[in-house]
Amino acid sequence: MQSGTQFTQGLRLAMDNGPAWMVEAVRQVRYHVISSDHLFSPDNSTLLTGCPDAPLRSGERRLVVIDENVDALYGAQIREFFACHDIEITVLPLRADETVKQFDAVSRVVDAMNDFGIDRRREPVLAIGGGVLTDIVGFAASLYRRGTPYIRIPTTLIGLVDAGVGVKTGVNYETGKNRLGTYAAATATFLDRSFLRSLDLRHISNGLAEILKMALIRSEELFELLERRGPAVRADRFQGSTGDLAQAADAIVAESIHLMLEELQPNLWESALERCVDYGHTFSPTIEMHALPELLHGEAVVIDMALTTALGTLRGDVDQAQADRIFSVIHALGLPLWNDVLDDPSLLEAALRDTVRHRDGRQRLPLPVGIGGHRFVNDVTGAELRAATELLRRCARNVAQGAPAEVLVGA
Ligand SMILES: NC(=O)c1ccc[n+]([C@@H]2O[C@H](COP(=O)([O-])OP(=O)(O)OC[C@H]3O[C@@H](n4cnc5c(N)ncnc54)[C@H](O)[C@@H]3O)[C@@H](O)[C@H]2O)c1
Ligand SMILES: O=C(CO)[C@@H](O)[C@H](O)[C@H](O)[C@H](O)COP(=O)(O)O
Ligand SMILES: [Zn+2]
Repeated sequence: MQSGTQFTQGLRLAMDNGPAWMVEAVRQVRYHVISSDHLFSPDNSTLLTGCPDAPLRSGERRLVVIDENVDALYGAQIREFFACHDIEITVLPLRADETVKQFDAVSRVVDAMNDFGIDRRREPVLAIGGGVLTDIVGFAASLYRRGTPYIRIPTTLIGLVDAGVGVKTGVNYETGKNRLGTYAAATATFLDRSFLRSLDLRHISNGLAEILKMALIRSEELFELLERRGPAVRADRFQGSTGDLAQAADAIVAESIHLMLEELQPNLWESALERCVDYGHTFSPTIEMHALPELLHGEAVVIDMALTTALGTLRGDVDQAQADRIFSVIHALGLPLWNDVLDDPSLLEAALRDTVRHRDGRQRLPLPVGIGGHRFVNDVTGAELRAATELLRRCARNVAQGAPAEVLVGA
């Protein structure tokens, strides 16, 4: 036999220089995303029986980690719900905003799991809050005993349409956005839009940014729906106050989640790094962390999308009328087109370098093609970024003055 030659007998490899084995396995994963409004009404049984993989029976107990602001608003109702169903809960209220999305917060959840003496399989931790809270709890649960089940109940729009439906967990580390994290599916996510009634409009817009992301890269229909009904649905906080608003809110949320899950399911562990759902997330991680706490996550994402729309326009992939529509929808949804961090071209170039490290040596930059399409490029230069920034600067100024963006390339 030649040196290094191998043959397999199941696990065992026969090598000329000693025994060796190769292990190969595929991990099956299944999780549920279930909508039900007013989850904590005493007569709503969705949390108890709605998920076949996570039944909750009277006499059982649960650890509940809840965003402290959500606790202040809904804690009494939540405690009453569990008491009414004879479920004993231990509650950890946690401050959860981007500035404290750090490993310390994960430690606090781990401490609570340990003190609770959580059962490895049968006592999923309940995470109730926005994307920050669910990312922290998901991370802690994925670490404890190398994986303890958890359930998400998102209370923000970003949580409902994005952070609550994928498998990524994580916290920021130093200047790195979500630099520490794991892939860990929650057994179930329960979507209750009624939580959005207490969310301020800035955070509704913040969630609309991620919905707009899905529209720009995947669906012209969703974009048109946002264009026609987005501002009214935003003002109504997705509460469906009239039949028409309810229909629009239902369609926007359901379509956005559906498109997201269509993208995630075949590539759940991100073995392929060309991900169109990374649109808006090339420059934004650096922009968001640099501007922290000035910009919310979705605001940083939308500035990235505005910049890359300008880039797409310069490349001829997005025509000027399409760019005009995109910029005016961003504005109409209460989102920014510009932030002064863009004044520093070296920041964008640093962001691109970091993205290249994150995407295994290539830019793999999703760029819009028209409205609803995309392609990946690897050849964006610093000069091109500067030209796109100048184009965006002019358009953003026009839009801020109430005028059309007037995306005149070469003007
Ligand atoms: N895991 C993922 O796939 C994924 C996807 C998208 C975003 N994210 C992460 O999500 C985070 C952003 O999430 P977010 O926008 O939900 O922010 P957030 O969790 O900070 O919540 C926003 C604010 O709203 C408050 N709040 C929450 N629910 C409320 C309610 N119903 N009424 C009133 N106030 C309420 C919170 O206390 C907080 O102050 C970012 O860190 C981002 O990285 C993760
Ligand atoms: O922001 C997030 C996840 O934090 C999502 O909106 C988004 O779809 C993607 O997961 C992002 O592209 C982020 O990916 P990554 O930089 O955390 O690897
Ligand atoms: Zn995002």
